[in-house]
Amino acid sequence: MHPTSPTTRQPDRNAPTIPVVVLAGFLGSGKTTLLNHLLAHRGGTRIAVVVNDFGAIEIDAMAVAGQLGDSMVSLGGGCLCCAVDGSELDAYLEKLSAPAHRIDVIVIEASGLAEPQELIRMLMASENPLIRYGGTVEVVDAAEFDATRARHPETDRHLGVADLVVLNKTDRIDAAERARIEAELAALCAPGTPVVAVDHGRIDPELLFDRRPWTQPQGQLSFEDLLAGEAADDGEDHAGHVHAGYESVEFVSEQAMHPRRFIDFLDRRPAGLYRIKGFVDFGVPGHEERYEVQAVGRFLRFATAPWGRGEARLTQLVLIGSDMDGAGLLRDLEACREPQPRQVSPESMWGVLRYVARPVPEVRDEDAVADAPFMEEPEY
Ligand SMILES: Nc1nc2c(ncn2[C@@H]2O[C@H](COP(=O)(O)OP(=O)(O)OP(=O)(O)O)[C@@H](O)[C@H]2O)c(=O)[nH]1
Repeated sequence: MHPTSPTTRQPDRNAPTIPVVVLAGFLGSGKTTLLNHLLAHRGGTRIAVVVNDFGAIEIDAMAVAGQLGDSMVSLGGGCLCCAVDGSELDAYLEKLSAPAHRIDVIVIEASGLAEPQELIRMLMASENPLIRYGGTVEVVDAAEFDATRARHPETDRHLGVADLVVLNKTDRIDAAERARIEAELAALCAPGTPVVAVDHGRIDPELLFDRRPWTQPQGQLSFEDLLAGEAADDGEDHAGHVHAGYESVEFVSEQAMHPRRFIDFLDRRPAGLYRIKGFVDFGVPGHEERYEVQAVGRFLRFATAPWGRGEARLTQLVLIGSDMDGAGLLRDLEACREPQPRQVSPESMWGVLRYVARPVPEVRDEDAVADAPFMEEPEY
């Protein structure tokens, strides 16, 4: 099972793919609350949501219903990962990813009882060329942390596959308890997994996807537009808690980046660096394309595309995090620059190609690429 077997997919290499983010977490941890927060602060981003209702209770569906218009697909009648097989999920994703919907990101809220690994496998096995797996976010109830782990030991395994952990309900614990839980999470999660502590799911949407600016729609406003407008007017987008505590730095270089040094930089990125996005120019013979980089927590993915006509071949990155040494990160990135990329051996690209979402025709040994893992440890 591999998502990018060269024989099964020949997507349009210029078409952007839609990231599919898995939102996991135990029952009542705050997934729906976080989802509603994302929807209310999405700016002009078009989010599709697959809500995975458990049992007969349509609480999640009702909680988000009005905000999604007809782009919501509610998978009633059971656990997504257990009761819905891969082909059924694919059918939903195909519907949501149809270009006519102009969806920017798809979020799947996994049932609190679901195994996120199963869902991740399904997404990575999907042959839909319009989507790509965009990482897994695990929501943790800070107040119920010990009790949940005691009753449901599988929680530890879920933490192990998360790319980003949201420690929610921090309003219900004190600072000492928070420090203790953060230390335990550091031991349970894969090394380098960022933990974002919040209450009521108020994370910065930019941690999960690129937010489009809100633009005034033409003509009659839909219910969805009105809600988005209200969210934009409430001031939270620009001040207050949404961005509080986060900082971002930008890196621009006219010089190409050395692939090995750049991958070393990414491998060593600190846990406080939650999100990296942008374009990279390696300029290595056979690999002159534009490499889009997306990192959400420890999830990392590159996608290649030709440079636009007249587009400057620059490396442009935005790094978002908290408690990070922005100046130090910029210095480290500067050290990745390579003045003579034409002299760099194409083999230096292997570390990058491990994370390329689509087959790269220039690579001679395609099998080696197809067998390479597309996520950092652990593999699924
Ligand atoms: N005090 C407090 N309550 C919260 C917070 N986040 C969510 N809640 C409440 O916790 C309850 C559960 O939140 P949900 O968002 O429905 O949780 P969920 O993970 O979607 O739950 P399931 O769908 O059952 O898996 C709701 O009553 C929320 O209002 C928080 O940060 N602090």
